[in-house]
Amino acid sequence: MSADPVTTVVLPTAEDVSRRAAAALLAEIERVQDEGRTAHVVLTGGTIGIRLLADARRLLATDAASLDPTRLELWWGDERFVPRDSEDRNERQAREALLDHLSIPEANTHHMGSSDEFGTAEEAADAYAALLQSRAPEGEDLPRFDVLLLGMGPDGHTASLFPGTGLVFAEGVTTAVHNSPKPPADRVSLTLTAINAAEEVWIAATGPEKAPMVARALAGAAPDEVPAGAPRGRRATRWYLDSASAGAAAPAGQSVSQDDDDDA
Ligand SMILES: O=C1O[C@H](COP(=O)(O)O)[C@@H](O)[C@H](O)[C@H]1O
Repeated sequence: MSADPVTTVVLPTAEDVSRRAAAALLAEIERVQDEGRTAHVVLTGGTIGIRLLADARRLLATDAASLDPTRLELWWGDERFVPRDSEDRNERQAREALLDHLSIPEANTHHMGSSDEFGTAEEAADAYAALLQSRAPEGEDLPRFDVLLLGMGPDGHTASLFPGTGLVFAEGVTTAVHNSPKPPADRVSLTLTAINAAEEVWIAATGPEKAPMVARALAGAAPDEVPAGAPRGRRATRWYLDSASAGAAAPAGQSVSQDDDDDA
């Protein structure tokens, strides 16, 4: 079955993007839980990825949103292979922004391995693949990810799949990453195969420095040149952009929203 077309949501500012994506994420978790299922969400690091978690925390403190933390499982799309308590850890940043403020059972929070837990990024990547499989339906490699969040670097990388490295073609569901052009050098990432198994993939990118790669991603650049252009969710792929990162993008034929309606 082919995925729906890519949807592009363009909002005035990065603050709007963060708030809109946070509200949409909480709404999707609630929808899944209302169906009687446990929601599986894949988190991302990066500026907007962490900011939207802080906005989700603020929304949950109001009556505007609610969720059942016991029926939520959290995963990561990529992680820095450094000590677990390092400020560089996507996990640590996510915990500080949101997770430490929810009563999510520790067994439902699936962090990628750190350098004090594993000798090499390869071992951490293999262990994460095994963990994913242990939570997957019988005979499958991955849980059903309801929403998988991604960011994009100014160089066009997403998760820790960097351009010009061939990592976007990595096999399996996880990969070790070395010599990352953006520090820290050693990382663990989901592969494109794992990313594209998600029901919905949402990519948030804001700021003028991202505009050139957003334009190339949306124009269908080669995956190894602009990895962020490659992900496709099974049901939906949605870009959240501010006007600065959208630049002249939002090409004809794509669904573009510039108003403030919640199209989640
Ligand atoms: O290193 C990383 O960078 C990307 C993008 O980060 P940003 O700060 O430019 O938004 C992020 O998506 C990824 O998770 C992270 O490990």
